Amino acid sequence: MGDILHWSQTKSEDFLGREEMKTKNPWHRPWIICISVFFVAGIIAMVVVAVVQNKPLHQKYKYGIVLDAGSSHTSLYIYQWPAEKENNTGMVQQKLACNVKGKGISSYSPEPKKAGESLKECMDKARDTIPNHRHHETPVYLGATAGMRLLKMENDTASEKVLESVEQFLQTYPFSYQGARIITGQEEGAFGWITVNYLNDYLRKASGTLGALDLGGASTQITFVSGQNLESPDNSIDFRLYGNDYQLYTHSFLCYGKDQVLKLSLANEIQSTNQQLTDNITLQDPCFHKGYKATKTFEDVFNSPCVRGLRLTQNKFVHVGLGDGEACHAAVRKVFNDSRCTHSTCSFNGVFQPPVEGKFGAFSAFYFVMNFLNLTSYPLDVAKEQLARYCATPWNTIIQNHPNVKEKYLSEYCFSGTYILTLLEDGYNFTSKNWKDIEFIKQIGDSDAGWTLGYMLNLTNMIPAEVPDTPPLPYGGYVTLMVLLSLMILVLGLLACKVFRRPTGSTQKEII
Ligand SMILES: Nc1nc2c(ncn2[C@@H]2O[C@H](COP(=O)(O)OP(=O)(O)OP(=O)(O)O)[C@@H](O)[C@H]2O)c(=O)[nH]1
Ligand SMILES: [Ca+2]
Repeated sequence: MGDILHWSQTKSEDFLGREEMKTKNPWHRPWIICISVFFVAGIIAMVVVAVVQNKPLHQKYKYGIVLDAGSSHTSLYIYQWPAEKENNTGMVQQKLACNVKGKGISSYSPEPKKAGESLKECMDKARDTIPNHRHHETPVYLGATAGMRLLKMENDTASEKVLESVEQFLQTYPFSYQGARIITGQEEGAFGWITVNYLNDYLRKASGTLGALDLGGASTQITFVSGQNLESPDNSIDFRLYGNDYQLYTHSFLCYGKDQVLKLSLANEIQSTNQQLTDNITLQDPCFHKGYKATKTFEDVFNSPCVRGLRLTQNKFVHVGLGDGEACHAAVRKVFNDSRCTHSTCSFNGVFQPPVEGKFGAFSAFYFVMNFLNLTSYPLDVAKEQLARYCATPWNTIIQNHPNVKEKYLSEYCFSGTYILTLLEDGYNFTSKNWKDIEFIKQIGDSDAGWTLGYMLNLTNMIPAEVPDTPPLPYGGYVTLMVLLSLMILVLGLLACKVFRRPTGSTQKEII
């Protein structure tokens, strides 16, 4: 037994001796080399993964152009989105907004050729903004709204000529022209709703949506998801977006944009005056400031299919302001007809409308006017008091306080503010309780609230009915997994080296 112990002891001493000798120079130990190789390989693998994944991609964008040919003016919008993420929600953003100088295209009906030419400056800007190699694939859409609806009502041929002029002009550009048409009020309401919910990413989250309130110069739209039975098919639109079904209530009131309602209101006052409607009658208007005085023609008021009755032409009248908020509200109230409602509930003029539900985004002139009057954050009753005070301010004080505001807009804010409060409360039946659910918005992120984005998303099929397939792992998860895998391989490699390492020279002979 002594010999065996002695032998193994000698061997082990011998082994240890050599082993100790080796520790002085580790590179003689294969298992350390093995570990080092794995360690370096693991680090390189992780660095390569990190670099490859994080290498700044030269983002490739696609573009779309939509022209909003409104009654008062035309705006051009350029939208952009990452080329490889067309179907992801929330990826399309506004890159440029260009307000076309001059009035809306319907105002060119006497000289239709000028309608197309009026778009030149903004279209040139679009051509300079979008990279040349993208021009051929960039769709261009023009949608005309209430101003052209009214022109078509009055003179179909004239409206066709204006659209032809616009169409010919737009086709002189290197983009992918997709058409110019008059969109319906329903479309205008529904696409405005899509825009505000897309930009807020509510369509994908399906966690409740935002109603849309749009006030233009010639029409106004209300659109929201209603849980009620929608009694009139004309006011109901069904959408399936990102795997969710929406039943929308929508209505567009033609002639209830703020410019046309002003004509309606003035026509009512002119027709109710007991003065002979000859030249230079004086019209006392509570919706205009005390001290305001302007000579206008009846043509300015009666040159619209929205205004029935008198079709007086060049006769003049003197428009004088009284600055009386209460009387202004009473005057504006007259443009709403509450007499007949054949449905369970109506807004006004016999139009079906379920009770408003949820939160709303109010944009376009709702925003322009309420923001100017600084009424966007007050409860309803305080807003009314503030507005009455503003209307009672003398005209020369108003001008002194706002030297840089266009006089056309400045003179009408008392009327427009009164119309907005009356439309929302008496028309749509908002109350002081749910007033806080209305948010007056111009943009969401960097994109304007309005129908144009929703219109383009719909026509380019960028809002799929079903949720698009997404990679099994979000980007962060992917990188984490790669790092963990690399670490695991590293650890396994280290263990492998340790476990299978073979000591040199010291072959343990079988001890017999
Ligand atoms: N105060 C103010 N008013 C504006 C501004 N831009 C437009 N408006 C006025 O607000 C009203 C509505 O403007 P828009 O929403 O562009 O109306 P529109 O699209 O021309 O009209 P619709 O065809 O009925 O939609 C019009 O009376 C415009 O004159 C602005 O920047 N400030
Ligand atoms: Ca508009």
